[in-house]
Amino acid sequence: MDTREFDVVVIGGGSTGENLADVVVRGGLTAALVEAELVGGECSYWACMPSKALLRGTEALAAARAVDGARQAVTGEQDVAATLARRDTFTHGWDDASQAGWVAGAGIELLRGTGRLDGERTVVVTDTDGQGTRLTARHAVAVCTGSEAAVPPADGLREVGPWTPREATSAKEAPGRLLVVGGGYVGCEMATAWAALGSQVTLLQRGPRLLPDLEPEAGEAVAEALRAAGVDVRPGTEVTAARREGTEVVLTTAGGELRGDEVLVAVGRRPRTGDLGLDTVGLPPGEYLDVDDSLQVRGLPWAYGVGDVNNRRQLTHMGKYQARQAGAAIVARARGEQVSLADWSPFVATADRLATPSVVFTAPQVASVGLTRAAAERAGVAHRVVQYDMGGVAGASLHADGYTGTAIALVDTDREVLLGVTFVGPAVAELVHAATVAVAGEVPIARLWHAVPAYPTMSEIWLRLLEGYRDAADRSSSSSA
Ligand SMILES: Cc1cc2nc3c(=O)[nH]c(=O)nc-3n(C[C@H](O)[C@H](O)[C@H](O)COP(=O)(O)OP(=O)(O)OC[C@H]3O[C@@H](n4cnc5c(N)ncnc54)[C@H](O)[C@@H]3O)c2cc1C
Ligand SMILES: NC(=O)c1ccc[n+]([C@@H]2O[C@H](COP(=O)([O-])OP(=O)(O)OC[C@H]3O[C@@H](n4cnc5c(N)ncnc54)[C@H](O)[C@@H]3O)[C@@H](O)[C@H]2O)c1
Repeated sequence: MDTREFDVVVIGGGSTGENLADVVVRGGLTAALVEAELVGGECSYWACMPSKALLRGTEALAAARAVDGARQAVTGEQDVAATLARRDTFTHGWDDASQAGWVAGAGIELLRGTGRLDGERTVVVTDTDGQGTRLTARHAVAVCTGSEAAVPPADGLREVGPWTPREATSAKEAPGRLLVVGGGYVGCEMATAWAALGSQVTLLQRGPRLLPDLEPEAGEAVAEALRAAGVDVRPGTEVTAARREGTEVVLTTAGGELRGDEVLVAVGRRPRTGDLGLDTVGLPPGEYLDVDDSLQVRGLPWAYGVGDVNNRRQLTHMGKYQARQAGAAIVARARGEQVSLADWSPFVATADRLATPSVVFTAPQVASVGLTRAAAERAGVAHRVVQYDMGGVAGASLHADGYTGTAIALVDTDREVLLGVTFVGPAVAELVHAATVAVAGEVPIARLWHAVPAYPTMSEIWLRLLEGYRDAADRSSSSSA
């Protein structure tokens, strides 16, 4: 078996692994990137990019139809074949040549094959011909192997060959009837996309509401919009069994049987660590990696677990952020420098806990950062909630006739800084970064009054939220006087 040595060996060339390798090479170290499938990982080929490409045409049409004068120009229907063809351009026809080219240009050595740990700082890569290469890492092994779809243990569900998010984002045509199990990010986005592209969609959610990890207003607005789009939304529904009858899929639930042409399972993820040789370094296979804030695996100072595989936040931008922070820690430690684990140091992923943004690209969109009311309650932080109807903002009323939406801000009443902000409404995705700057920067409310939003933009929502907070504070001080 060939043997080779690098400063850093990265297992998994998804968005996280690519970025981590880039950071350490920029820091003067050598890096090998081991990838078993496509360089770029889920995000590029079966997740963020194709799913957003599927949704974008529908969103553009809805935006035009929401403006009198423009609406009259939209006389046709969405072209499904063209939408799918545009999606395929974003996945480059599931060909990773351009990303592999970027890796080479960045000075990273790409090894195609499956990587497995084989004791401390050692990775064995097996290529598709069964040829093995033994890699030794002088400084660190970064495990960036991501996650895959979890399938709930309903009797027969695995055997019916359900769609996972991979099939839902790469399908070549809209199924006639699509059953979606799971009303989280994937379930809500894919129900929105395929309903618009012609499928009759039924969405089954185990709990009482959609998007349960976000503010309740988000799940309520998305459920209402999905129903208006013809989706049969069924909260409080769990699948107990599944079977195929010819080409039909039949799901059994407490409320009776449901029939469809395809079933998408979107109930969350599980780590890709089952066949990674974790047992050779004393870790249990098949579990998420337990890491500290510098993404170092607890108990293994040479190993890092970065991106989906650590389950801190399963979002592309947070995996890339973790890659930057862990990469900086690896470079500093290789130089013998001190690595501070204090919150917001250059080597830790504090934003995972306090300032994670996300956008659910449903119609309406849900854009949020930081804590929700429920999370702030759980954390025991003293806070005040301010809520405002986005339709009352001049920029929003110009954006769409009859704009409806809501903004919710949580202010830490001891420190007078924002803890979290949620926007629900059309085209709110681009509002969230201002909120992210305010939350991550712990910008005092008094200073936010100086961040003047341009008129007439939707960002004027910030003034309304500040006024709401001021008025509530005034009321509370006059009632306690
Ligand atoms: C349908 C869908 C839509 C999404 N949309 C968004 C979105 O809009 N925005 C967002 O921020 N997030 C989104 N996400 C989440 C996002 O896709 C993930 O958070 C992100 O892909 C994680 O990146 P990663 O590099 O950690 O893992 P992955 O992308 O899973 O990459 C891991 C890589 O490791 C490789 N690998 C695994 N094991 C081995 C091994 N033993 N040897 C060699 N290679 C190996 C895999 O082949 C893969 O290429 C979405 C997810 C889904 C399912
Ligand atoms: N726009 C984005 O940023 C985006 C889009 C898609 C996915 N993602 C990421 O990928 C992750 C995975 O997405 P996901 O939707 O698979 O997971 P999720 O955790 O977001 O949602 C899964 C949902 O399935 C429900 N559920 C669980 N078991 C069930 C069962 N047996 N029957 C019915 N419902 C069940 C849960 O209550 C939950 O609401 C997300 O958490 C997110 O981090 C992000």
